[in-house]
Amino acid sequence: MPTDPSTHSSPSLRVDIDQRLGNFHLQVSLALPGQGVTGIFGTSGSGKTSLMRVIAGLETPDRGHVQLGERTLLDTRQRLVVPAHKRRIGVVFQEARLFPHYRVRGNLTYGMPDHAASRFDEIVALLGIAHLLERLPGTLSGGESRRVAIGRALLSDPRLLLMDEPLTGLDGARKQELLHFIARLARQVDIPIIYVSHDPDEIATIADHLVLMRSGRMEASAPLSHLLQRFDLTQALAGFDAASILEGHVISHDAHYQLTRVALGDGLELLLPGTQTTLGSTLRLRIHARDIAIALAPATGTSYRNQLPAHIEAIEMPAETPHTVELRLRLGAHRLRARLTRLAFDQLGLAEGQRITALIRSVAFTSLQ
Ligand SMILES: Nc1ncnc2c1ncn2[C@@H]1O[C@H](COP(=O)(O)OP(=O)(O)OP(=O)(O)O)[C@@H](O)[C@H]1O
Repeated sequence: MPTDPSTHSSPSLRVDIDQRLGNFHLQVSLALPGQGVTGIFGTSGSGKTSLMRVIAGLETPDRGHVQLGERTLLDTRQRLVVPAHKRRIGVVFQEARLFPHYRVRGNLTYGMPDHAASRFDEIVALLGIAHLLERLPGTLSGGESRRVAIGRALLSDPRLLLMDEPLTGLDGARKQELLHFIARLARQVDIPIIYVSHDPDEIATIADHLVLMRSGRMEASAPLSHLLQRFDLTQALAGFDAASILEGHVISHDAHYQLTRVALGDGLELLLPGTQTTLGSTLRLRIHARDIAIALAPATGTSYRNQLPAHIEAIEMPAETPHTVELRLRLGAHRLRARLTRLAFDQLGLAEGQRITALIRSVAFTSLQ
């Protein structure tokens, strides 16, 4: 489970800025974790890129303060503006923006400080671009160019990596490959990543923490799994389709039935479609509210392979869908959303605080990482 920013030992990013861009007013105050991936999500025009540009130092706001760890990057009151190239922030935008006349090797080493040279081979291997080193950017595919751009950003020895829609324009398979790569990278390199996207699937796969932007303001900022449980954000996060994110450890694989068993902690276990994940590793799972059923007691003679003891933490009757009821269930340290018909809710006589059994079909889980 992602932790709160204030509990991190590594540096966190603090931003408090005010900027007018024509009729648009960007006014954001937030503190982000110093590790893992923070997703920035919001509709088109909500200010995601403008915020990235201020953090990167490509734009100076009318008023504000930006601090990365102990280092102040911007303080308009003190007239302090650290230029972009001195911020130690790696930037990967939609277009790879490689230097066309430098080979891949030259692009990677451009701006690389001497002390980062020892990481060259490691990062090239991590990105799988060793065979591309002598090629010119014009000969690379979109995915290859993007990997080189990520490599260049990493080799600049950044303290923070900003990625603004880095997968735009890539086809489905390449997109998935690079997305999983970035998720692994975040764990391996221990550099916080801020990842801008308007794609809920990308955010669900990669983000630990989520910042929700709306009309130039921050609407919410919290661990992704927490925000997805908030009934008041159902509309803003509609693209996530009332899903919950769970993380657990793989404890066994059943080769015969092709199923994987995952421990959630507190003695809770799940059975889901088989994955290739190594035993002991963390698996991130998504489950939709509509795929969870409720029983008053453990049920026999059903095809549900997952029956978990839970209690009802909160109940919401959405005005826009009067035939449904949304429940937030508590299972040990985890929370799950469940959606029932109003009829089933009334007939079972459900109430807040009630102990129930959550029934979840194994096939309903999606493994995200
Ligand atoms: N230099 C500028 N002058 C005037 N308006 C601007 C300027 N830069 C950005 N804007 C406006 O600010 C708003 C936010 O733009 P921004 O690019 O930050 O949004 P976004 O959330 O990244 O959108 P998208 O998802 O479409 O990329 C938009 O309405 C945009 O037109």
